Amino acid sequence: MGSIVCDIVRDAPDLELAGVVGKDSAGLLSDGSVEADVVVDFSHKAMLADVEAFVAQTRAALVSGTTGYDDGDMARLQALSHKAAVIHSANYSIGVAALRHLASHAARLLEGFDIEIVETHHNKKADAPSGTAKMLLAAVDPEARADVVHGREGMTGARKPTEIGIHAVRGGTVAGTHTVHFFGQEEEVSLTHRASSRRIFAEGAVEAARRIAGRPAGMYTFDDLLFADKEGIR
Ligand SMILES: NC(=O)C1=CN([C@@H]2O[C@H](COP(=O)(O)OP(=O)(O)OC[C@H]3O[C@@H](n4cnc5c(N)ncnc54)[C@H](OP(=O)(O)O)[C@@H]3O)[C@@H](O)[C@H]2O)C=CC1
Ligand SMILES: O=C(O)C1=N[C@H](C(=O)O)C[C@H](O)C1
Repeated sequence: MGSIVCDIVRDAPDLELAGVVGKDSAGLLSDGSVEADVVVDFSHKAMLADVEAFVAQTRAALVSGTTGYDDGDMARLQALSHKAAVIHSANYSIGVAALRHLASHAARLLEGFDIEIVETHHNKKADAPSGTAKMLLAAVDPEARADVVHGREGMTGARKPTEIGIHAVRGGTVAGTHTVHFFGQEEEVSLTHRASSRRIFAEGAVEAARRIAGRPAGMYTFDDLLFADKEGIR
């Protein structure tokens, strides 16, 4: 993802690539050799401390796309947002931004339907389930009432109506497919987003960088930046 973001920034006349940091060059973040208005982070939770320190020190805005964060990591981003403008989204495609709203709406309309979320990704993906699957879970179960089930090995007895299943499939070069199934009595509604390339995520993150640059400290959402002109969405 980092390389694709760099390619997009290099080709954009309105943007300048201030520096590139990987696992072996994280020190660049603390030695003052990078000056930036915005940091775009697609890395690993192991990099969070370095990113956090850089943003806290420089007050650069942060566009974070890294997944696999736990509640403690998210709380650290929240705290960081008191010092700088921060956005974290598990998915920077406009299609998934829309899917989140559609799934939330469907869950409210299809009360009593069994919900299962299936995500499919390439064989190099390091975390499971995907951050997007977790985001879709929050959209269909905002009060976190469901019993979340990851796979059903060893299960005895029928599926409980209170369950939501989340299933991760890995293979090949799949850029990212997410389906939210709603199963009713003799009918099914399923909502699918299929990414044909990873570039869509990078394009979305760069657009988020453009829109968050120069904003006051605070926690922003992709909806805030993307759908600000769409009434009733946020
Ligand atoms: N929000 C979104 O829209 C999207 C989010 N993602 C998320 O972005 C993150 C990166 O994905 P992707 O680019 O495919 O991953 P890669 O494995 O290709 O790249 C990971 C990057 O993180 C760096 N890194 C730093 N510390 C570690 C560590 N301890 N272990 C592994 N890597 C480390 C690597 O550095 P080095 O180069 O030095 O090895 C590398 O630059 C993932 O969390 C993924 O889920 C992915 C796509 C879209
Ligand atoms: O690792 C990936 O590739 C992706 N990760 C994100 C996630 O975990 O949801 C977004 C996208 O699906 C691609």
